[in-house]
Amino acid sequence: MAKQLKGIAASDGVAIAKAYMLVDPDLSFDKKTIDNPDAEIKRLQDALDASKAELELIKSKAAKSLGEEEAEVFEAHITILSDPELIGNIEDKIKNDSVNAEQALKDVTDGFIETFEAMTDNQYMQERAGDIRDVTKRVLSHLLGVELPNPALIDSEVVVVTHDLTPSDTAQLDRKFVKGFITDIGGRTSHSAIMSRTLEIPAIVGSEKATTDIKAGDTIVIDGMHGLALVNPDADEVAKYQKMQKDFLAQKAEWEKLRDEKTSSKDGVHFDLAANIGTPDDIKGVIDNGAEAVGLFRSEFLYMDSSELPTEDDQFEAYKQVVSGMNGKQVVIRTMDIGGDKQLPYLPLPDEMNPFLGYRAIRISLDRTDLFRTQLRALLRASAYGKLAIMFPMIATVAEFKKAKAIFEDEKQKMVKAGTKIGDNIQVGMMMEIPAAAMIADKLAKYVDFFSIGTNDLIQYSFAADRGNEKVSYLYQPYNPSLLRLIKNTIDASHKEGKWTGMCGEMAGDQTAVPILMGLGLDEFSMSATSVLKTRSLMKRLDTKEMKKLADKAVTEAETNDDVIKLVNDAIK
Ligand SMILES: C=C(OP(=O)(O)O)C(=O)O
Ligand SMILES: [Mg+2]
Repeated sequence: MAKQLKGIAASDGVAIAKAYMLVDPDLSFDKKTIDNPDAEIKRLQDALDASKAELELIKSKAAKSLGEEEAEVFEAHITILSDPELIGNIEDKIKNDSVNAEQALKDVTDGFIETFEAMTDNQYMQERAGDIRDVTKRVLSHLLGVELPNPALIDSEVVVVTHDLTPSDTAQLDRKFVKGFITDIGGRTSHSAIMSRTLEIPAIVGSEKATTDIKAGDTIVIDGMHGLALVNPDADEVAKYQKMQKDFLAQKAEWEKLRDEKTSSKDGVHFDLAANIGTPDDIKGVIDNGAEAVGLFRSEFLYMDSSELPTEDDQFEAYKQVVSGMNGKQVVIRTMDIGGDKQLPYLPLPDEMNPFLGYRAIRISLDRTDLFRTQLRALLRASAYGKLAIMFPMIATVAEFKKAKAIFEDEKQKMVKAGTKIGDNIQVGMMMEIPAAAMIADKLAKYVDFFSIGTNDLIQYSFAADRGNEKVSYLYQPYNPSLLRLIKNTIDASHKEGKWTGMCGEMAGDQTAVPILMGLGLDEFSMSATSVLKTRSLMKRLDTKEMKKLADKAVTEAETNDDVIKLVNDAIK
């Protein structure tokens, strides 16, 4: 039997392929005194040439598979490698100090990095510091004769094995070759897991020891449904998982038949089934999967994908593409939710002890109203092209919502006055993701047009358990009655005021949660596009009156998360 690794099931599907280790190698070295500087300079030149050749190759591959823009960063690296000042300084150091090329390279590049990083008000130079750091790593790897992982050069089917994947790493994976991935850290609602679902790559996160227990070239099975990986499976195991893969694809084909159907329960009650997106390009997946709306566009990805603050026009183009791409179906765009695990290289945030509890999301927008107003103007302009709704992330108090809404109204009035065309009825709502806000949902409901419950954060804040930390992932308890009560409170409060409530946290597509949420009267379910059709299929089988009874029991009788799982299993099987 093969060695098994257990982790958190992050994205459905089965993958069987060779392991690709996306792990930084050991680049440590000793400082040495040398007696032949010419030979040392020759070593340096060879390493520089090899690095350049490698970067040229990566650049052309990246341009083909990921696009010209993604490839630009490699061009910047090639330019650095040809910089006479930098190279001259390293050569001088070898000659004057009689040190090995590794040491000279490090001393000189450290100096540049330090100088550039000190220019805190010069975004361009700060980014160059990051580029020099990357280039130094590459040259060092050639000097030391060790291989750096180059994901852009992957040209056969692989399972990527890595400690963690940032959203931008994930975006660089070429779906043609990357069949699955497994990480050491992360939780089901960490952003790498969410991205893996959007990209439809079977994935396991938080396995704790993938990078230590797996070696390059091992054959890996990823069972994304159960969070299980097999290392070097035997023939029987491979056959078993090939069958599971076939069954999964057959099931998917069955669900696909529901693509053009409206979503309704067995007793004919309609629910809006929407999808979450991170970039305008994700709209294709939304339409292919038959979603009826976009329930969450995480606009911060627009900021994260850029090397500088996107201008009003850049943003307008992106929002317009999404709004018009949905052909009159509703699109809910959330204003920038930066902070926590989402950072912008060009907008350095203060170092904080608890970034998830710190300066983030609407807190930044209400402080940096210049950024907020730019975004609101871009949104208002895009509203003319379809049915746009806007929501604010991380609202904790009535005062915050009122302040944000007032700024929105101010920008709107200015546009109306200037004669700019905007949409007729732009709804303005808020994310419900902070327990304090969920407790006063009745007060907030008077001011909002809608709530969208962000369970990823609502759960982490309710249970005081970091959503990205696998060590506390047992506290990700979406069915716990405590959480269900906050959800019920929110839905009921909105309905009392004649407003609607959606959910855009991962729980909305969770097949155990869906029956309860239907019973609680949730109006809109927004999830990874790839979960839409299976959810439509499930809803079709369920009767809302029965689900209401189930939800009542879950909220009032159950004591634990497990109690509720049992209630659901008994009710729908
Ligand atoms: C949808 C949510 O927002 P994000 O995952 O981007 O924090 C949430 O918190 O549930
Ligand atoms: Mg959130």
